[in-house]
Amino acid sequence: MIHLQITIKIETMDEQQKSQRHPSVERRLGQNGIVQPLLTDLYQITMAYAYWKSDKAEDQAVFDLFFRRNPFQGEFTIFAGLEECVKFLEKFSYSQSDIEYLKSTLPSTIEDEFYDFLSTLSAKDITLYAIEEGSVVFPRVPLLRVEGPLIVAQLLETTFLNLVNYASLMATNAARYRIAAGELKLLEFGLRRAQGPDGGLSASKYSYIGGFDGTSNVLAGKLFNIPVRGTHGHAYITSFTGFSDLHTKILQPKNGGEPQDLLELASNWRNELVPMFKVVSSEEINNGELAAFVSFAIAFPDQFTALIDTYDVQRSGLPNFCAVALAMHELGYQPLGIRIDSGDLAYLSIVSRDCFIKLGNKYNIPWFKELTIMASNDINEETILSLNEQGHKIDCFGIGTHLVTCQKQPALGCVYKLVELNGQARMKLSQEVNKVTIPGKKQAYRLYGESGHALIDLLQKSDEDPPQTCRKVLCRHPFEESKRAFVIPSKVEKLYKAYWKDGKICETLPNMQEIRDRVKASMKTLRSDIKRNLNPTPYKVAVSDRLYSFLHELWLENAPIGELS
Ligand SMILES: Nc1ncnc2c1ncn2[C@@H]1O[C@H](COP(=O)(O)OP(=O)(O)OP(=O)(O)O)[C@@H](O)[C@H]1O
Ligand SMILES: O=P(O)(O)OC[C@H]1O[C@H](OP(=O)(O)OP(=O)(O)O)[C@H](O)[C@@H]1O
Ligand SMILES: O=C(O)c1cccnc1
Ligand SMILES: [Mg+2]
Repeated sequence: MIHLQITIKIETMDEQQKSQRHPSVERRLGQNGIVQPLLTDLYQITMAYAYWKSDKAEDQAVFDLFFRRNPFQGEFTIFAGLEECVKFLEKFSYSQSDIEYLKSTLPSTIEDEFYDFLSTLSAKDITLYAIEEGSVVFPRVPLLRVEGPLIVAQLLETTFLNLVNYASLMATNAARYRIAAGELKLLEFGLRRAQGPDGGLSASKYSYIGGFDGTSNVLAGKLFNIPVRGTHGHAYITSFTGFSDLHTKILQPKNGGEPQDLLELASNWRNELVPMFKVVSSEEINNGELAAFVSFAIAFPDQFTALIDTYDVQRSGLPNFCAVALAMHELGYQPLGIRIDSGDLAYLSIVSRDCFIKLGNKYNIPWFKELTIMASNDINEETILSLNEQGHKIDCFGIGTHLVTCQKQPALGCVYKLVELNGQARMKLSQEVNKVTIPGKKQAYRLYGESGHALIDLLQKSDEDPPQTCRKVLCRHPFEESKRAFVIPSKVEKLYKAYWKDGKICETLPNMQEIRDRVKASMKTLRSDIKRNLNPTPYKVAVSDRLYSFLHELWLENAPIGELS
């Protein structure tokens, strides 16, 4: 049922994308159809009623959306999902059928006037401040600050958290794989293992933002304009058992001329190559696999990539691929490379590269030496780091399960807390110091050092003067009195911009490519010890002296004094 709904909504969205008439077409690109006001927890709506009943409809609230700990035992996070939050505000309203559903579901004691109130509700009185999407962010610094009527701001909580948590987790995961892989190509292959259809689409979108180069997910390619890439599966290879399964063997040379029997050419090459491989005779090599390669090469003469691990990489896949690749070369074509999906990926990539170099030299075919070697098979961040340590010749990783399910940490813990109501700061206390919220409306600044690296994020009360370049600023740990430092910033970046105000988007929303570039640029501002995989250095987040005093005074005011007896 849900799947059907998603399909219909996405198609509707696609029609909007194509339309040239609507001025907001560009902004709507990629809008997820299931994001709507009822995509929330019931308690938001019951709270809304209770707020309304107790005359709090006009109260002015400030909520902060933030997380307390970086994911994946890391010390950084990439903020993503903002565009979806802004688009959600743009279309926030309860439809007649939403209201009817709520009437049939909520207790019958709820007054009808509340439903009238809900049906007129919109986000026009909300102001949304946010850090730029794609920025590197840190614990306790709010990613979003939501200001406006308490009821509406409250009703946004679950949806905003849903939109930010997975998007940011996924983008962060992808950025970590990017660090591990350096300049090598990264393809996302996770749709089959993703958390349902919407999880799959989000995974493709945010892994691209985080630094992947492409996806196998065709719908994501269409909706988000992500490059789609792919090879073939083992089923294609095993669907051929021998030469007799091959009905088309003929391929016309690239530059014209008589069509040639590709199977015959490849078989001749295979006979010639046998002494170079770990095989006794060409009879030992799998003929079904050769037939499959020949047929795939005929189907895609300019994009031929072969999956070579179905039977045995060294005794079958590699010799068969080289035979077809050399036959293709004879006809003027240039295959792309191979994919290895099992076994020791470091070793097999080295064996394959050695073989390509040998053949490239022997037959004087320079591109042969640079054929792409793609590796897949349950790869995660640690596998890549380990492969790097061992040495390998892989050019491209195809990564599915571990990437899209964020197996190392399946959720980011963003929370949404009320920090001010009607101009008065609010504070949620906790036994755990780490969970105490920093009260009041705040501004956030990033202070940079001379080298261009980010030094510290500083939270201030919103009415404080901003820190200035080349002026000493006292930065305090929010909870540990003795931890303080003077910082003389070379550059000060104000982190919040207003994205939504007076019922309108008031900041140009960057496209996916721009967000992706932002991730890259933002990651560059982080010192490498903060980004390393093992025991990274924590990045500092501080409060101003005034905010420190304010926070601790309010804490003392609110914390009950216990009595020992
Ligand atoms: N050189 C390597 N260093 C570290 N990890 C590796 C290396 N080569 C492969 N791996 C990883 O080791 C795991 C091997 O998986 P597994 O034990 O299922 O073997 P397999 O090669 O898939 O076997 P099968 O042929 O039965 O499919 C994969 O997660 C893969 O990414
Ligand atoms: O391993 P992942 O990181 O999830 O990457 C994608 C995997 O999906 C495909 O095969 P699938 O796992 O469906 O079958 P196989 O392992 O039996 O080939 C592909 O061959 C990869 O192995
Ligand atoms: O194109 C591929 O090689 C691919 C796509 C999805 C999953 N595994 C592999
Ligand atoms: Mg697999």
